[in-house]
Amino acid sequence: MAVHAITQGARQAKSAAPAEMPRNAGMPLDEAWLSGTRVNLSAAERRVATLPGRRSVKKDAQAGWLLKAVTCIDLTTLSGDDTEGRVRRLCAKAKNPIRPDLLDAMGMGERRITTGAICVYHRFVAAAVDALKGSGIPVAAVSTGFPAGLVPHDVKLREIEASVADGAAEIDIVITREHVLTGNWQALYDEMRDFRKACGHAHVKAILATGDLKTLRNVAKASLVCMMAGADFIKTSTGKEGVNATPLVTLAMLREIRAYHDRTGFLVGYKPAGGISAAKDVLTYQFLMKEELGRRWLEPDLFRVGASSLLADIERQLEHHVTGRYSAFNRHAVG
Ligand SMILES: O=C[C@H](O)COP(=O)(O)O
Repeated sequence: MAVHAITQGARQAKSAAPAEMPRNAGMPLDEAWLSGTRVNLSAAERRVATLPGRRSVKKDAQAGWLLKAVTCIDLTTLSGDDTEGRVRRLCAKAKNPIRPDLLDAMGMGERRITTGAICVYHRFVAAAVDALKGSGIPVAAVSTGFPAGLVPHDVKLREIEASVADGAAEIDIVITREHVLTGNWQALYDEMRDFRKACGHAHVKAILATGDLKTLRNVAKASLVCMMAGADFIKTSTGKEGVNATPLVTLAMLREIRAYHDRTGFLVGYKPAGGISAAKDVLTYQFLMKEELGRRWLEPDLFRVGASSLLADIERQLEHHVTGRYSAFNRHAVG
């Protein structure tokens, strides 16, 4: 097995990554920029439709991309029946996401591969922080009345503060969809500004719930407003909308990240989430990141995938790569 290709794949963007990246400081709401924001739907659809035919990676290179993807997963559990025990098991998986024998066979046994983060409700933040002590894996908390975001504004701010106090290093907020649907960009900007301030040193991911926003133009504008208000990441979905992450919505959001970077110099991260459970799907998102934004955006500080079951399929694909056989999903249940 060409270990070199795998390690190269897994590290591919590392060399380009600067040691320290300034956080997006935001900027005043720019209404003129917003009103000029458009999405050419048919061009976007064509661009996304041609991707699978044009882009594919095989064998060692694919294994490298998939290992890289593992380091970008926000390993998530967001169910009403979550328990501390389930969260602790998930944390154990985050620390050792791929079976050691598979990593050894790929020449990656010496590398410390972990997921990008764990993502849980506030109630489990303290337990997750405790379970991940010493691992360097951050805990992300969904917040602000996730998933609908319809609790009072001051309650949202208190929720953020409580999760940060419990040790969350990342906060995934949900925006008020009504602000987008009524074109009240000032209200969206103000709420996002408050969220960012309440997060303090914790990084904030703005969940747009794109499946609720009706048009790609709304998605593009909401992306821009959240970045202007200081979002560190923009994220597609809670996983609870009828339609969650898609390549089309991704393209619209990545184009706004690019425009924002061109104009301000700030690098904002991207997190597709919801319904991403197949290894081939995460490759599509990685290809889009690389083609639209460049290799720097393949690193976990700028790319995360919110997923509760993706890891199981990646581990299965890697097992097939190593052994030539597929195992049953129930052998990878936690992922
Ligand atoms: O933010 C992450 C999502 O809630 C995960 O969604 P999923 O369970 O469909 O993978």
